[in-house]
Amino acid sequence: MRVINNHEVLVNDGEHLLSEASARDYFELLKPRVMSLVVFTAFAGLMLAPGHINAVLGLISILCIAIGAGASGALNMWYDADIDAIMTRTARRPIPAGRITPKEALAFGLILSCFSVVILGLAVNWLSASILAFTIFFYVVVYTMWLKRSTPQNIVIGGAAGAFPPMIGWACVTNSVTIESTVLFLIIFLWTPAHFWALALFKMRDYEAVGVPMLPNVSGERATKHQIVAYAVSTAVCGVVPTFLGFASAGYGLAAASLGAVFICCSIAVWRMPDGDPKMIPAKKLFAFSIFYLFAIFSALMIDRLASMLVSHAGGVL
Ligand code: HEM
Ligand SMILES: CC(C)=CCC/C(C)=C/CC/C(C)=C/COP(=O)(O)OP(=O)(O)O
Repeated sequence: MRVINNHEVLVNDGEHLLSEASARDYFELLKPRVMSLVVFTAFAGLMLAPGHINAVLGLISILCIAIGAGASGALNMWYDADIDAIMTRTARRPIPAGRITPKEALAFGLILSCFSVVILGLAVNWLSASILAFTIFFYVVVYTMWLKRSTPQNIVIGGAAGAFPPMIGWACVTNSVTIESTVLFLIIFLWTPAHFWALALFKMRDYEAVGVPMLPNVSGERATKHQIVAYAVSTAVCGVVPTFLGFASAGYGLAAASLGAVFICCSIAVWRMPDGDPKMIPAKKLFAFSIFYLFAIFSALMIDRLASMLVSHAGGVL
């Protein structure tokens, strides 16, 4: 037996490695920080859906979506282990750092994927389970294994994977896909390019090193900045649509318009940033604000729904 990297033990035949990864290492495979906001949007979809879901089933729904999201993250890290080892931002992840073997990550991701889809289907409904399965497939196969390494529009198309969670949450309650849950999908779908391309601008050297065709690397900073502004404007417009469709109040519309205005201002600051700027502060600010924006929009939708329920309840009592 040999111990290498203080984590892996070569069994006597030397054929395969048994890593001694910790629970924390496996938890890190699930991309918990990213997926926390993903799951939050799924929770919002579940809360905003008309109708009622048993609290226990609601909890099971969110747990299954969280497990499915984490599983997709583990499978993404399994496939991207080669480029993650080279990019400074990802080199310390469990697989490139040698704490978990690729095979273990693959098995972990597949088992959790199957578990989350089957339990959601048995406990809640097969429509939401099917959308969950499709989302995992879309992120892992369509985005990670195909688009990410082949086209600068990778994250625009791949962004659909990140936009499905609120639609899954909505389907858990209503067993349907509606115009309203599609609007929630569209808000995230349109939001993704500004969110990621802000990061891609200041991580260009990383993506250059691994040959991943992100838009800044393929079409340059100026073209990317144009598209960031365009998608930020689209997101801001889409953010107020719930008010016009009648499933959010004018108060929400005002909040969404204000958030959208800041989002657009942040994107214009990136557009005004000189190409080749060494620090790229506006891009880092846009990336950070993009996360706050999405959290704030879905929080405002839930607060608005709660307020309208309280008002109608109070009206009923008086
Ligand atoms: C294809 C779509 C997306 C791409 C390409 C993308 C890309 C990224 C990347 C590269 C990071 C940095 C992660 C790290 O360094 O570990 C990141 C961070 C983050 N993303 Fe996205 N993202 C996408 C969609 C989403 C979605 C849909 C959400 C939530 C609904 C989201 C929420 C976050 C959050 C919260 C962080 C910060 C994580 C941290 O602080 O470490 N992303 N994103
Ligand atoms: C329910 C369910 C399955 C949800 C999935 C939601 C989803 C697809 C979120 C996208 C998360 C993300 C950071 C993508 C970037 O991958 P990347 O490979 O470009 O990022 P990396 O370089 O940091 O690994």
